[in-house]
Amino acid sequence: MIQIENLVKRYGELLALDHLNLEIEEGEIFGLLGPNGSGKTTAINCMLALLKYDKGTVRIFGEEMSPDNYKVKQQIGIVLQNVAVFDELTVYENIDYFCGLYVKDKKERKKLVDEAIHFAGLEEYTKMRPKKLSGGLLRRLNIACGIAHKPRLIIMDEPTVAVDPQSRNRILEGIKELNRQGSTVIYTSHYMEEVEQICTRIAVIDHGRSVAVGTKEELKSMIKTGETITVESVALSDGQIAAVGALPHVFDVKYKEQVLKVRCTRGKHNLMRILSYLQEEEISFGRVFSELPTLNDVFLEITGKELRD
Ligand SMILES: Nc1ncnc2c1ncn2[C@@H]1O[C@H](COP(=O)(O)OP(=O)(O)OP(=O)(O)O)[C@@H](O)[C@H]1O
Repeated sequence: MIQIENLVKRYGELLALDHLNLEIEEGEIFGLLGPNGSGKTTAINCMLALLKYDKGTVRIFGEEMSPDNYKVKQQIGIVLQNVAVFDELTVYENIDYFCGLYVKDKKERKKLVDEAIHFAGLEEYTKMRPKKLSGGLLRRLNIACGIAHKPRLIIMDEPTVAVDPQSRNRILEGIKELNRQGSTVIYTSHYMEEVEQICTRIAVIDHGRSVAVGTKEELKSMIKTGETITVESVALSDGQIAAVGALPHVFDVKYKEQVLKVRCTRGKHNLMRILSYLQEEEISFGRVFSELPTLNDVFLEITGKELRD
């Protein structure tokens, strides 16, 4: 449905997209996961021909994308980071206006606007003007305006930034529902939990490149980390830290402020082995837990840095 090949975008000296390649199928909720500044917004803007790029091609619905390809643009719903609504219109009028750009039939439009209001949970606010809405409600209005016409493709750029947890959940569940109703979704985020929760496939983005693509299971199976074991409130000497590092399956040990973090490859009894060592050495410790790999581990292993700042 969407093919992006060798996309290059420079802002002066800065290489924001570095031969980005992506292929997105109809029916997916496709996540672009990367830290702030990795190029997600630039990729979206280039994809939509809102921004000129230096090299590469973008094809959407089999057609080359260009600023005046209205046939393709009509089938896309866009929710960008900056809220773009009219202050002088009410919530209802805003959604009706944006929906009206695509749907001329009044009866059909009313149905779609009502559905979008319900989708965004804005029933109680339809007569209000945007200035009176809280940040979370304003973002929900922004989303309702972008999706009311039930587009074939929905592109959302970090729609949950600075949104309260209740609004965030509502937005995420809503996206899954839109996808069930037939829309393909491209979703950018630097929150790995969100991407894990809703995306069918994920591209991990770093420095304007796609460094890994797959389902969350596929991405996690690409890496060495099988589990990360954390031991809290533990006092260790350098020699003891080195001894933990030498245990079977252990490939990375971090020790900071009395917290020990041990990354192990897949294998049985990793936790038991570490605890036995601590007991043998008569070292006391607090809480202990083991975590399965996260998308942060994927990012860390591929790029050498954390997904979060
Ligand atoms: N208009 C611009 N002029 C110059 N540099 C820019 C411009 N827009 C973005 N950049 C730079 O390009 C890089 C990619 O930015 P981009 O906004 O695409 O990343 P992002 O992953 O969407 O991050 P964020 O989540 O912070 O928006 C960053 O280093 C950013 O500072």
